[in-house]
Amino acid sequence: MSEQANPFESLQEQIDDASEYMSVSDDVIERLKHPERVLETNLSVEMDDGDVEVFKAFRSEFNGDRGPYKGGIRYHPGVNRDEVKALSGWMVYKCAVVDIPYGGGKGGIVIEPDDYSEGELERITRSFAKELRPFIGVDKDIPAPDVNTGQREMNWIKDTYETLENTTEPGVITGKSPDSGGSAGRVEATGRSTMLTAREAFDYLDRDMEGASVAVQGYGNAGWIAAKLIHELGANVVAVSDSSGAVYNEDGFDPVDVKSHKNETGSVTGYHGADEEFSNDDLLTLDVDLLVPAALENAIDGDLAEDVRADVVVEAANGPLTPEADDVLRDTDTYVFPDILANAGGVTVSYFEWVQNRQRFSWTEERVNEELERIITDAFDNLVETYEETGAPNMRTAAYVVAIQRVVDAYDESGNWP
Ligand SMILES: NC(=O)C1=CN([C@@H]2O[C@H](COP(=O)(O)OP(=O)(O)OC[C@H]3O[C@@H](n4cnc5c(N)ncnc54)[C@H](OP(=O)(O)O)[C@@H]3O)[C@@H](O)[C@H]2O)C=CC1
Ligand SMILES: O=C(O)CCC(=O)C(=O)O
Repeated sequence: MSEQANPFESLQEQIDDASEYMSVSDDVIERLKHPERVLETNLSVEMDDGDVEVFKAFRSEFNGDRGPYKGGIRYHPGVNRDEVKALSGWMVYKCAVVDIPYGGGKGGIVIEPDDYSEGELERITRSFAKELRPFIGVDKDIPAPDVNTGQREMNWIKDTYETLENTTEPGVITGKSPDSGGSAGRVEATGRSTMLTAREAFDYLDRDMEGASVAVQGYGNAGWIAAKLIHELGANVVAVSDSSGAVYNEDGFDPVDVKSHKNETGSVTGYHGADEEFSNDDLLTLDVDLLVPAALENAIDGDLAEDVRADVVVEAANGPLTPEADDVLRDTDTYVFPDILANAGGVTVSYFEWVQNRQRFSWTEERVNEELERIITDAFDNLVETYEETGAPNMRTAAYVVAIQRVVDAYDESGNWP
């Protein structure tokens, strides 16, 4: 196993790769490779037993040329400064590739949330919201869910912000529950754009989705919904996994039934419909038509990529492939459809939520899904056109060419260059 890639260096390499297919000067590219600012804070929070525990937390605001900083908040023991910087940078280029009026941000707390009670998590979240208050705002920086956070945490942050500011401003955060101003379709949105990207990719490559074999790594918000919606297209979801391991059935699973099992037991392992159980690395190297990594960064490095046998990879997670893995897969003719398009449904429906909050008017789920489909399919068409016109080596580089150009144009038009 090679040393873990640093996700921030991966982001910078992805930007450099794209710059070779653009006429943008080196100093401009350099500016686009670094966050504008990073908040690092220590949260001192009283635990249920009366002791005080200290948690490190971050918020990176990477680039605001196209609009307010936007991006999720992650709770995970692996959160660190460089990871948050990378995730915030990926948000900039994601929002640009789907052409929604945001920059990029990301935050996180270094914590294993399973080790804490709901009351402790609420106090930790509200403490983070207090630290974030001077930075966030409906036109400044708008957080959202990411790994191990969801509607509950977003509702707490909204409430803390509104209390401190003595206002009602639900658009300060997205991914809330519907009763707190959340949008229909936000919970499903990341999995939905993953499905739409897979559908368009199969169409572009002249492959049949009906009966295609699919493996999905990670069975949280992004992974399980992607599995469900891809199954609804007629594909065969033969393997799924979570942090406990992977389950496999050659004839395919009903993703909803696997989810019920996970809700009951905490894991996909032990599922009654599985023929075999194996490791996550075994899942990632299955001979399938479509592989959907939907867990964390660096799932496939250069070494593991040598064993990947999927024909098409659609990234629901952020940064699941290292740049070395990209190089290997390009040489083996595996098509990789990148995170900054495939998982952009989450932030796109967050944008719809923010628009609805500002209008004080709710859209139907049907309208949300129609608008999302239009944005993702337009972005997909634009991506493959750029891939073909520029001769970029893969879809990721083509996506960065589209996105970087949009950020550069916004900055140029604001008259900021000397
Ligand atoms: N939520 C959103 O709206 C968006 C999420 N994303 C990205 O999608 C990815 C997943 O996020 P999300 O679904 O929200 O997070 P969740 O917390 O809902 O789910 C994460 C899933 O990944 C699994 N997992 C964690 N570590 C591993 C591992 N080493 N091997 C296999 N599975 C693992 C978890 O397992 P277990 O269940 O056992 O804990 C869980 O099933 C992240 O990269 C995130 O940044 C991107 C865009 C938007
Ligand atoms: O919904 C959002 O604003 C951001 C979601 C997110 O964190 C991501 O796309 O990685």
